[in-house]
Amino acid sequence: MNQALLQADGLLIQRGGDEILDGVSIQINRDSSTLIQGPSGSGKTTLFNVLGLLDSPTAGTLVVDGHDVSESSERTRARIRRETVGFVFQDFRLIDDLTARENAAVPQDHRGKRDEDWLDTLFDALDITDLADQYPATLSGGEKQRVAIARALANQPDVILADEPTGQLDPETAAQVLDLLFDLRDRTEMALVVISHDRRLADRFDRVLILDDGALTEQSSAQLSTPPSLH
Ligand SMILES: Nc1ncnc2c1ncn2[C@@H]1O[C@H](COP(=O)(O)OP(=O)(O)OP(=O)(O)O)[C@@H](O)[C@H]1O
Repeated sequence: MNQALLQADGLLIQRGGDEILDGVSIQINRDSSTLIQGPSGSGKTTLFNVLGLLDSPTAGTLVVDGHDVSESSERTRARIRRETVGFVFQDFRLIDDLTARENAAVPQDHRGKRDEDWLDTLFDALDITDLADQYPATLSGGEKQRVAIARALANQPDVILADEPTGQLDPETAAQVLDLLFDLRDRTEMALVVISHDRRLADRFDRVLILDDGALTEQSSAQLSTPPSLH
């Protein structure tokens, strides 16, 4: 069985006359964990947006779960995105006037199907059951990110894409949030793709890819051993 969940080939992205991604190819398999690192401005968020079907490349192909979405309509892309991808952002992106529970349920509500049992399971796993009725303004950064992770997992996606998920958290809270992400990944067998320039995260992932100057390369195991662990 082909394990590839996301397969991108020759992604080219031009913005304002500049090539931001220059022929990037990447395969994300089921039940894998991938860290994408790179200097500021190297195109990490641009790649995140393309892999998450939030943006289209100028050229290149993207196959998601066997479907070539390169030429798909926005409507089709939105459906595949909703069914396949869960997003976690650095700035949480919770809706201020919804409670934690309502925020986490947003993807289910978009699909028209609430699964209260799964939400219970997620809130329990993320240890936020007691926060369910609170609004984002009353939550700490780590609590907000745990609610955002519940939201990302609400529709049981095949892949979680996280863009600097620990960027606004102190090191201890960042380590806890990472632990929770990996714990949930182990339970669900989803793929986990994290974009971060935090080198301390590197030793937790199956593989580390470096995006630099629009090109993606695999980091060698020798390089992997140098960054200090979060623990
Ligand atoms: N819509 C756009 N139009 C023109 N240039 C853009 C556009 N979007 C991004 N860029 C440029 O593309 C480059 C890559 O941006 P991107 O946000 O993907 O980098 P990044 O690696 O995520 O950076 P950081 O780590 O600082 O968040 C930057 O030079 C940015 O200014």
